[in-house]
Amino acid sequence: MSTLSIQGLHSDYRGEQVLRGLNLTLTQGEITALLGPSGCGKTTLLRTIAGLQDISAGSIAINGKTVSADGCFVAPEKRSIGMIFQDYALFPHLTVADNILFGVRQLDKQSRSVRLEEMLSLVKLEGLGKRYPHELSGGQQQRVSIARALAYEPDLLLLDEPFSNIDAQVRRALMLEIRAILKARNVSAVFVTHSKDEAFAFADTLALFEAGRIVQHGIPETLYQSPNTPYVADFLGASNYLDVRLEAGQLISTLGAFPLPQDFKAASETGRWLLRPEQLLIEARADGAGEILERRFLGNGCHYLVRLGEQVLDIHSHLGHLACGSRVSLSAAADTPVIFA
Ligand SMILES: Nc1ncnc2c1ncn2[C@@H]1O[C@H](COP(=O)(O)OP(=O)(O)OP(=O)(O)O)[C@@H](O)[C@H]1O
Repeated sequence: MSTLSIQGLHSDYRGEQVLRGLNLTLTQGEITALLGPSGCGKTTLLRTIAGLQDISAGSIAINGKTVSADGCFVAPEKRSIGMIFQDYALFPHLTVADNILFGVRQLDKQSRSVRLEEMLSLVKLEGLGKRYPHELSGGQQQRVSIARALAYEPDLLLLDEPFSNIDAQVRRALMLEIRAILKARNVSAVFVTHSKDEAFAFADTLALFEAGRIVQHGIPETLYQSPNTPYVADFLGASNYLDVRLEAGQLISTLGAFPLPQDFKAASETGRWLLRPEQLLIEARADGAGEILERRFLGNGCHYLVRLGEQVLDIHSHLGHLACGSRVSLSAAADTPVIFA
């Protein structure tokens, strides 16, 4: 059974449509990252899942139980959802222990004490239960908010840019630590972020927003290597597009002619071939058709801007010695080409 199933979801602010027929399904234990430009509706989607924002059409089900639909609305506190926000949203006047136990006040004293120790140990804050939020670092405060959300044993966790206020130096380690906690407990999560690097590090799958809908949802490799549209391709990284002709089972481009895979289905006779910077291979050659315009050292290789005919291509290469102005030849593999009409 899926943990979260959203069908044809519409939501608006006073008639202004934000979500327009959105579909999204999460399997048990899946962590998905919602990605999309600012203002596209990521937070609005989290709020509709949590029951904090009305929907105008469609449905939301959590663990097979409909929580929002025409004529059906389950209150936020009955949805078995935990939420973690960018600003931690801890109660400043409560200790760490009281913050963590806030959602489980109905448990008896003994069970609460066991739950508290379990949560403090899970987020590595043993011995800090008596402190107040202002006596903790940002990373520690975010751990408390994770512990508070998990203490309640939710079926689904919603995280709204939880790492954006954390110092860059500890962000990655905290992110991996929290991911490990969610994985160990097999909690499903929807994670909003602006950063595709955070999404790659934290999530199992990515869900990319465009105009109030999810246009592609899948593992990061699929979205990066086989995007459905140039919009998805460009959102996930630098893209080069070469004009190509598709004729008699061949892909014909400025890089040469390549046999198309047997099962390749061409939508038209011409198209634009997507090539990521690392898919283009360069080689120093005095008679090469390309010219190096710019070189930037990246540590694990170099980034080059290369002029090829009328185009300027982004290329990532392990070759570090190619100087500006030198001639290069270019090649690429065309085993599974992505070609847009
Ligand atoms: N309370 C509100 N009243 C009216 N419009 C709103 C309200 N909250 C958000 N909006 C609008 O709804 C749209 C979606 O906002 P939302 O916060 O969901 O986007 P987002 O993708 O999370 O953005 P960001 O990445 O900048 O956080 C935006 O155009 C925003 O201006």
